[in-house]
Amino acid sequence: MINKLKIAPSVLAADFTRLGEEVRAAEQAGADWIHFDVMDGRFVPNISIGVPVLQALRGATSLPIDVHLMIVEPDQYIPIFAEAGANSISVHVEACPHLHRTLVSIAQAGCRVGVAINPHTPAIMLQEVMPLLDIINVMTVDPGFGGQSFLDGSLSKIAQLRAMAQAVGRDIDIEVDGGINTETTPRAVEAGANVLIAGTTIFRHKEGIQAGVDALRAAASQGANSTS
Ligand SMILES: O=C(CO)[C@@H](O)[C@H](O)COP(=O)(O)O
Ligand SMILES: [Fe+2]
Repeated sequence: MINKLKIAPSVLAADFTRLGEEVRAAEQAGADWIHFDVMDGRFVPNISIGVPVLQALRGATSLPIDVHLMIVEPDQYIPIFAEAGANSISVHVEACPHLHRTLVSIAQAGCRVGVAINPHTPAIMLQEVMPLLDIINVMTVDPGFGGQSFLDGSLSKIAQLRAMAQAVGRDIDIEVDGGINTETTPRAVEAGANVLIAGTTIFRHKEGIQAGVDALRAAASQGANSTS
């Protein structure tokens, strides 16, 4: 694997009454990024957290914060999330009629450029923007909720996207998002993913956050061994 394996706990599953503590515990446990899910009740049938929470979190961690915008018409909010402390921003290909323009504006706002792709959307939809991308978020559940089951059909798409990235000579971080646990991780890594986004498996692990991060890292090395 060219890209370093990264673990990105999704704060959607954290205890919001103790968000700062939870994120600091994830950082101490060796997490690489913090994943921040923004839902608008329109693109997805749920409403989550937004700019003021991101600003608060920015003060609680020095880890990169990876913002996943599950919102319609994201363009107007890109500079606002960048200013609030996002290090990377992913918009949904399904929400962006002018995807190229939107991705350029993420780079202009000083963030790493990401695009998220729903389970039903084919990989080919990203072909023309591949040279602009730093991150692809492959949704491995239908977006909108934590705690769902991994969709196995995503595995072939991860492999396709890894091959498309290599074909344009880019070391794109390929994230998997939804239903990531010790059983799905080796298969996702084997298919070509290198960023494991996990909410439930980390923040709701019965032995605590450290145990959740350790379990995912151990599971990832099984997938990495089978690719080498
Ligand atoms: O974007 C999303 C859901 O739409 C994710 O980032 C979830 O937060 C992942 O949660 P788990 O499936 O790991 O509980
Ligand atoms: Fe997400």
